[in-house]
Parts: sequence; structure tokens; C-alpha cells
Amino acid sequence: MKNTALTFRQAKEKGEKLTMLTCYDYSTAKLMDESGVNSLLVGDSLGMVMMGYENTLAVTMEDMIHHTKCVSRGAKNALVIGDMPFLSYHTSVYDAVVNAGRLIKEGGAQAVKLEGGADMAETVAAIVRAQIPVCGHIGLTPQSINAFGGFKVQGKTVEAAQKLLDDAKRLEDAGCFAVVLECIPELPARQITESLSIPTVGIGAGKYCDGQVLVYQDMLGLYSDVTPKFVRKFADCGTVMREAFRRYIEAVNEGSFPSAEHTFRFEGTVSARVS
Ligand SMILES: Nc1nc(=O)c2c([nH]1)NC[C@@H]1CN(c3ccc(C(=O)N[C@@H](CCC(=O)O)C(=O)O)cc3)CN21
Ligand SMILES: CC(C)C(=O)C(=O)O
Ligand SMILES: [Mg+2]
Repeated sequence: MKNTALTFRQAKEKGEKLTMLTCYDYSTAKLMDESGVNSLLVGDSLGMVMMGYENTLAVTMEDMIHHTKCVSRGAKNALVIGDMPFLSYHTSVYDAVVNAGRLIKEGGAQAVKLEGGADMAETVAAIVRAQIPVCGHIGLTPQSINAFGGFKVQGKTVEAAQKLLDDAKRLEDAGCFAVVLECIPELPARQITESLSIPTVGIGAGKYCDGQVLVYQDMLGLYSDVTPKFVRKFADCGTVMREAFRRYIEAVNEGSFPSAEHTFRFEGTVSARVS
């Protein structure tokens, strides 16, 4: 059955965990959907893992729409969430609603995600008024890299943790159906999770969150430019892929590929050569 913003809220009421993975293309979306993940996040992390940028700031609405289209076509049951890229919602509430709408209308997503807390509450409320479900995102918000001075753990002091809890509550009040907690210690993540009626989805936020999300290239061992402490490699697909590419090159070079089974049959006689 199709996961929706509503089933996210209900999962928390039932005490069921939620799973989310980032996804950027059709074939991977199908594989993930078939494995039963609740949600596919077309993250602006695609700037790093798909495009090779050092951070997420250069990602455009066109990049996000392109990849969201690809993922939507492959997701039968998973909720597709389109990530709003840097500067697509900071310039005005109007811009935010228009750009959120594009991820839905053009990208085929069922929800959007944006970074920020109390400062974005008004923006979130306006998008929700347009009937677009919004997922919040607080803690390490990568689009704030220049303000933070790097990808750094947030909410380490009592004051910072209190601010995160206030932000989370403002997002819930503004109408978010879920909130991502990125790179914060276990205790504040647990307190936020217990204080909200909407689910928290953690990435580097410990085990007490209602759900978890990982960048799929990280969990498959396909990307190593940044290696956050919170990543578990569930498979070493990088090694599998490198080895397959090497075997292909070797087979072509030695002439064992393509063999007869991969070659089309000619129907004329061997002597009737084309000239
Ligand atoms: N491939 C990938 N995986 C991600 O999880 C991810 C992205 N890209 N791009 C967008 C953001 C950036 N993220 C990051 C990137 C680096 C760290 C990192 O290196 N953190 C340090 C903590 C530093 C500190 O102690 O403050 C670590 O050791 O985990 C964390 C999150 C998470 N997101
Ligand atoms: C890491 C997740 C939460 C994200 O925002 C992204 O992939 O862009
Ligand atoms: Mg993101």
C-alpha cells in the first residue's frame, strides 16, 4: 500500500519504526520500493553523491525536479519526498510555495522537505496551506555549512539542545508531518522524539528516533568523499562493482566477451558475404 504523510503519523501512534533512504534514479527506486522501505527522499545530497560537488549549495530546482521525476516513476508504495535546494525557499514565502509546488507538479513527489526550525515556521505553514505535506529538518542542516563552519554535530550543549526542541515544536505547530534530526546527540534526539506527536527521522541522531534515514551510496559503500560516523555499510557494493568492471575489461581484452550466447545469428550463408 502507498505510504503517505498520514501513514507516517499513524506509524508513530502504533509505535512502528519508519524507514527512509535517499534515492535519485528510477532503477534504484524500484529496488528500494520492492524491498519495502517506507519513503524515498530525493535529497539535495545528490549534489555530492551524483554530481561530485563538495557540498549541497550548488544544487538547483532543475536538478531536483529531474531526479524527483526519475524516482517517482519507480516508487509504487514508498512515499516520495523532494528536498528543497538551497535558496529555493529562503527568498520569500511566495518562492517557497511555488518551488514546493514544482516538486509535486513536475517531479511527482508526494511531499517536500526543507531545512530550518522556528525561522522557517511561516514558510512551512504556507506550503502546508497549499496542501503539500512538509517534512522539517533540524540539527546539522547542510545548507547552513557556511554559517556552521563545516558539517558539525549540533545540539551538544543544554542551550543548543533546548533551541532544537523549540524548533521541533514550532515545526510541528506549523504543520510538518515529520521532522528529520541530523547529527545530534542521542539525548536531545530522544527528548525531541518524546515531546512531538509527529515522527522524528534520524540520521546520526541515535536509536530513539521514530525512524531512520541514510544516504544510499553511504550504506552501500559507493561513496567515500565524506564518511560520517553514523554510517553503517550494509553492503560493500563499491568492491562488487569495481570487480565486475575489472572482469568486463579483462573479458573484452582477452576476447571471451562477447561469446556466442551474446551474439546475433546471421540468416544468410557464410559464403554470401556482404560486399
Ligand atoms: N554522502 C553523503 N552522506 C550524508 O550523510 C550527507 C551528504 N552526503 N551530504 C549532505 C549531508 C552532509 N552530511 C554530513 C557530512 C559529513 C559529516 C561529518 O563528517 N561529521 C563528522 C562530525 C564532526 C563533528 O564532530 O562535529 C563525523 O565524524 O561524523 C556529517 C554529515 C550528511 N549528509
Ligand atoms: C541526509 C538527508 C536527510 C538529506 O537531507 C539529503 O540527503 O539531502
Ligand atoms: Mg538534504
